Amino acid sequence: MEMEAPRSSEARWSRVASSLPVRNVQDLAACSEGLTEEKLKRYIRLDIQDDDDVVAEQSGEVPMIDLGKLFNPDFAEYESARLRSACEDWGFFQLVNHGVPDDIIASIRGDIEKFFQLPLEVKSTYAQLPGDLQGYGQSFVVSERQTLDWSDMFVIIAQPSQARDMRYWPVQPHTFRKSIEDYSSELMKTAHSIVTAIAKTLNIDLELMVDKYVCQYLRMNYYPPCMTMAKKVLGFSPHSDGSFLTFLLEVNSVQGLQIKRHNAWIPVKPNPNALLVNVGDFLEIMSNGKYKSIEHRVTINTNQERLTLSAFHVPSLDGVVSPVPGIAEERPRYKTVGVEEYSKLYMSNKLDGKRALDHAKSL
Ligand SMILES: O=C(O)CCC(=O)C(=O)O
Ligand SMILES: [Fe+2]
Repeated sequence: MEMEAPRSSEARWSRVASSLPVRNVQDLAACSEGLTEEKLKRYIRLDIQDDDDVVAEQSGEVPMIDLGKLFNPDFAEYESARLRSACEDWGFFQLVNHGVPDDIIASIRGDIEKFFQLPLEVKSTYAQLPGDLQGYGQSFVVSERQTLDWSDMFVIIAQPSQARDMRYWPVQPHTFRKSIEDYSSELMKTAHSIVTAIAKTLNIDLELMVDKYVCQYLRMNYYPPCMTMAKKVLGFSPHSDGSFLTFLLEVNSVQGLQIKRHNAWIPVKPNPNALLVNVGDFLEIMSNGKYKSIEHRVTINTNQERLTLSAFHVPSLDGVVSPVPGIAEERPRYKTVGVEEYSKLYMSNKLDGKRALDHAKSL
């Protein structure tokens, strides 16, 4: 059998998603002549003129799950019940005791901060994903609405290791490739543990899930402050993730993420010791709607930049995802979806909010 060419993954992704050219927002925000209304115009959201629908009181209430306890016979039953309720009721949880060593987290944090401080010309040289996929300062996953987002992103295909091409990884700062590689492979282990625990909470065979999180895309996100109109722009439009599971590292612990709950937005308080994990669309489909892929968005501060690293764990593009019989209801609420087809839909310019998931609903 022929071996897959190392770059096939990138090549294939460029068929799934093409990027729209966008202005680098960090550069725009740093503009020495100041931010005129004219320059900000395309980012201003008329739909968020007030924050009546934000419920700050609940910001500390996102469930916290201890990975160690899930595998400790003395606590496993209790902690599993909490995990199940977090996935059903919140779709998000703060994972502590997650096993990624502190020094590896510290290195990747430091390197991401240094990377975004590089001059634009230098960062642009790393915008080299093949085909239409561009990295830094060009949106990678671009629906039309994302071109309005007050943020920049840089994407790296990190796993599986045969699919990645490190030539596309930044080498500045010089420790960056190693930090990415270390973080990525440690996170695979964490993902494996949490998926094992999730399979148990759903009472399904782990085998059904082993191929659902094998690919990992890392996306560094940079949200510049916006002194004049922080409340009228969004760093990331409302969306649910087209992943199986997402792990978010809040690189500098500056608040910004809000999650939708009971029709209100709840700001999430960063926990420097945790990884924020959320259920993605594929896990919602697989669990037949029992576990929820929740909408979220990112708001902007007046004087602090926010840096994050999202790790999307997804099945390989040639796979399919189906609801597992017996979960939640007898009747399947979702159809079987092809991963490539779903990803194309998710990244198409016509989507808004959760509609990709709506397309997977059965009649
Ligand atoms: O940067 C954040 O806080 C969230 C990013 C996010 O939602 C995503 O990358 O899908
Ligand atoms: Fe997201």
